[in-house]
Amino acid sequence: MAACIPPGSTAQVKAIPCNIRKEDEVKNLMSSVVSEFGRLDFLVNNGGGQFQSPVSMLSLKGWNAVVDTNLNGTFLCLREAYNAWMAENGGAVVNIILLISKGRPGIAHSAAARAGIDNLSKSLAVEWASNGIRINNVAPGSIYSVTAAENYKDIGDVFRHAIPFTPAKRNGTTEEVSAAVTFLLSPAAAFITGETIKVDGGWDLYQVPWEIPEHDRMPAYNWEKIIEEEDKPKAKL
Ligand SMILES: CCC/C=C/C(=O)SCCNC(=O)CCNC(=O)[C@H](O)C(C)(C)COP(=O)([O-])OP(=O)([O-])OC[C@H]1O[C@@H](n2cnc3c(N)ncnc32)[C@H](O)[C@@H]1OP(=O)([O-])[O-]
Ligand SMILES: NC(=O)C1=CN([C@@H]2O[C@H](COP(=O)(O)OP(=O)(O)OC[C@H]3O[C@@H](n4cnc5c(N)ncnc54)[C@H](OP(=O)(O)O)[C@@H]3O)[C@@H](O)[C@H]2O)C=CC1
Repeated sequence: MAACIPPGSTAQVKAIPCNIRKEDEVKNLMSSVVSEFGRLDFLVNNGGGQFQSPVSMLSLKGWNAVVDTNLNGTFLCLREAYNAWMAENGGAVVNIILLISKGRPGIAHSAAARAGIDNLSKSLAVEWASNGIRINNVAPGSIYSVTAAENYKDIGDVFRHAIPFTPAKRNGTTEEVSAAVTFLLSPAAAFITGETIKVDGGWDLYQVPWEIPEHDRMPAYNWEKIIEEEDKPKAKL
């Protein structure tokens, strides 16, 4: 990032290691920003992720790891940014979530955690309005990056797989997500709070990429058949 700063700019980049699952590290991150830079105007909760697994195969430990990272980590960052600076001085927050309007079979743990963030944002948009804090979400579709692809390399090319489900017929770019984040943080979004912007090339309006095997396990409601079954003589011991 430092290499992207144009010559002559006063912008600075400083990396402070922080595991957002660890309360003391999150407290340290927010207080260090305020002591180092004198303010904390914006928070982008971008850290997160998941592994693919059907729910039936998920261990509690795996479920907890994903909920802890995505939902609890976001909660800790929000609360500590509020306590360290934003309660007194206001600010703008963007949480990165997932497309969740149709559920997310295959990554249901992460979708449940992100739905929690979506709802948390709505609560805080009201709870923290009088502190001058706006809070919104960005829900990316399939966005290719080398680091994201690295996480999924063992299960095939999920980013190529997503293209037929995306009306734009391509993956999004990280810059296209950043553009939405920057807009929401900027004064141009001064009257927007508690909202989610999808950056998905139309994916959410289209199909769910989950194949349902042919089956006859959901028969139609049939009252007569139920009565017939109930009228049959019951076995006697
Ligand atoms: C179309 C594309 C859409 C893309 C969307 C994106 O988000 S792109 C973003 C791309 N970037 C990312 O998605 C970031 C990915 N990574 C992460 O964010 C974290 O690694 C994590 C939150 C998934 C897990 O947190 P952690 O690593 O600290 O976890 P831990 O070490 O504490 O393990 C706890 C338990 O979790 C389980 N388990 C863990 N991994 C797997 C697995 N691969 N497989 C199966 N299971 C797995 C396992 O049960 C394990 O217990 P065990 O069996 O070891 O006793
Ligand atoms: N790419 C996509 O298609 C989509 C991405 N998203 C979401 O966008 C966000 C960015 O993902 P993306 O850039 O694509 O993928 P990356 O895997 O490159 O980024 C994930 C980031 O989360 C950080 N992270 C994970 N766990 C923690 C933790 N406990 N504490 C601090 N940081 C953590 C990682 O840090 P480190 O590198 O140090 O491990 C990494 O920088 C994620 O929340 C992701 O789920 C949502 C929908 C689609």
